[in-house]
Amino acid sequence: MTTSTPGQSRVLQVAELFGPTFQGEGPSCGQRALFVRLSGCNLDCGWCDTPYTWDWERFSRDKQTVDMPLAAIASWAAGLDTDLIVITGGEPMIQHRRLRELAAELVAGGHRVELETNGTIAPDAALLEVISAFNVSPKLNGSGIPEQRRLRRQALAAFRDCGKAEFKFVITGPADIEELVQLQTELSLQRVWVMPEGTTEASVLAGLRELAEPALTHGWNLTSRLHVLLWGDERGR
Ligand SMILES: Nc1nc2[nH]cc(C(=O)O)c2c(=O)[nH]1
Ligand code: SF4
Ligand SMILES: [Mg+2]
Repeated sequence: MTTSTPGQSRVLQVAELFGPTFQGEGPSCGQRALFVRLSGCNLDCGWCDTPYTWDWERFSRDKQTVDMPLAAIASWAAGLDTDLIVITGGEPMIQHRRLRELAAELVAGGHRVELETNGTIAPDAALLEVISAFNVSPKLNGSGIPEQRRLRRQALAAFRDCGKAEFKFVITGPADIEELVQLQTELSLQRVWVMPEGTTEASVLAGLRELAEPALTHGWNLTSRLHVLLWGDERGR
């Protein structure tokens, strides 16, 4: 039993809703999708391309964040005739309980839900049940974050063992590649994707060309950033 009023207190902090567009990254790259971008993050990566979801020194929290009832998100999605919904951020897992309620409501509406996460917070059983795929993107040293904040071994192991996760690493240079080789061995990670950092067509293409051979050598998949190739740094794409 819950004492909360359905539809009133079930509110998420949302940065933006957008789509239809294409999932631009990872295993579902190219699939038509809607995006729910939640606000707030527990990290502060140097190359973050969505600082307006968490950096309240550079952006106004009041202007960038809306408290949105999950019923309103679900009815927005229901009107758009798109199978796949991607929940991203920021870090969506910091709103874990409401996130699970939102995902359940979207699934009840006939959608498939993918979650983009930095892998620092482990999913509970109810979330594992309802999410169809986790795109887990642990941060490497190139993010500028100390290792003890960005790599949570227990959470990463929980994702690894759930059977629904693929791991997507943003690579900024050779040191990130070296770190990933070691991390993959240490944690026995399967289904690894590497992706260039960058918010311009030129930087994404250059990064892809640099990553192609190392990816083939180490047995990794390579993903583009399709939305950046199509639309650059445009927001809501
Ligand atoms: N089209 C598109 N695909 C994406 N895949 C992951 C995204 C993200 O910001 O997490 C993203 C995004 O921002 N846009
Ligand atoms: S974890 Fe993601 S949203 Fe958070 S700071 Fe890093 S890149 Fe940005
Ligand atoms: Mg993005």
